[in-house]
Amino acid sequence: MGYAQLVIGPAGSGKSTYCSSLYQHCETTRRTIHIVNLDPAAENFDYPVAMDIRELISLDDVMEELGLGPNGGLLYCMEHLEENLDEWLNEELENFMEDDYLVFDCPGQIELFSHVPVLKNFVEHLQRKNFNVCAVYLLDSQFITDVTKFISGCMASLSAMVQLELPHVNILSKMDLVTRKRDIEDYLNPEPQTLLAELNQRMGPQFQKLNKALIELVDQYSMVSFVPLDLRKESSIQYVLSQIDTCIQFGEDADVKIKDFDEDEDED
Ligand SMILES: Nc1nc2c(ncn2[C@@H]2O[C@H](COP(=O)(O)OP(=O)(O)OP(=O)(O)O)[C@@H](O)[C@H]2O)c(=O)[nH]1
Ligand SMILES: [Mg+2]
Repeated sequence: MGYAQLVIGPAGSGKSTYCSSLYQHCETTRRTIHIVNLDPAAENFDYPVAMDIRELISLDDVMEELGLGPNGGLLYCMEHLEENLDEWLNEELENFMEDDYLVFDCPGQIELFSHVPVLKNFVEHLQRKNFNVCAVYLLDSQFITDVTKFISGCMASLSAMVQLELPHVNILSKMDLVTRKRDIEDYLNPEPQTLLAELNQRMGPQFQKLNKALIELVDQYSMVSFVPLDLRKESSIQYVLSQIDTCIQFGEDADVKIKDFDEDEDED
């Protein structure tokens, strides 16, 4: 059984930085993880790249040869990846051990997890290869300073959630930039009723029904829960990682072994 994080979220939300901090954290704690670059447009990396989509296809070539712009070019690259799952991905995965832990640094184009089935098929492929996969959705804390932005962030995350059908951890990134912690705390674990009241206050009276439906939706999908991430603090990275590990049942086998051992001892 392998383990995988699919790191997704809007452009610039901090995915690659998160991957590199996670890598450093795991080095310090003597844990092995492998970071995979799935962004054909990425150029510089702060982490050792264990596997790289750019070895399969280059965005520059695609844009030049097919006359596509950067976003169309990216979608083309990802569709090319989809077509080469059996060949390229299988071959690359052979470089890893059965219980390795992979972290996929994805591109930020929101189309990838709302419009096209590329990532869904990618995930299903990993699952067929016996990987436990978790979606890690990063949202920039700078963008949820009021209730309307918060709801729109939730909707984007929700669209990824229903598309990918994976265990899902929402992360509020760049907490070091938050100067007024109280503004954010209101949104880490907010009361649906409080959100609704705020939303009604912000929007005209004709939206009250819609607001109610939106908040109910967000509440029913248990979306209203974000884990704050402050990359300056090892404890914060550790906490986020432990939440994700729980989702993909990483380390549970080890726990079971310890338990079995204890029980044996009791019997003796
Ligand atoms: N202060 C601060 N800046 C951050 C943090 N994480 C990322 N950034 C900055 O935000 C910008 C975008 O970060 P990236 O990690 O490249 O974001 P990304 O989600 O990988 O972006 P794309 O791959 O283009 O979608 C960079 O300038 C980072 O230095 C953080 O935790 N704190
Ligand atoms: Mg990136």
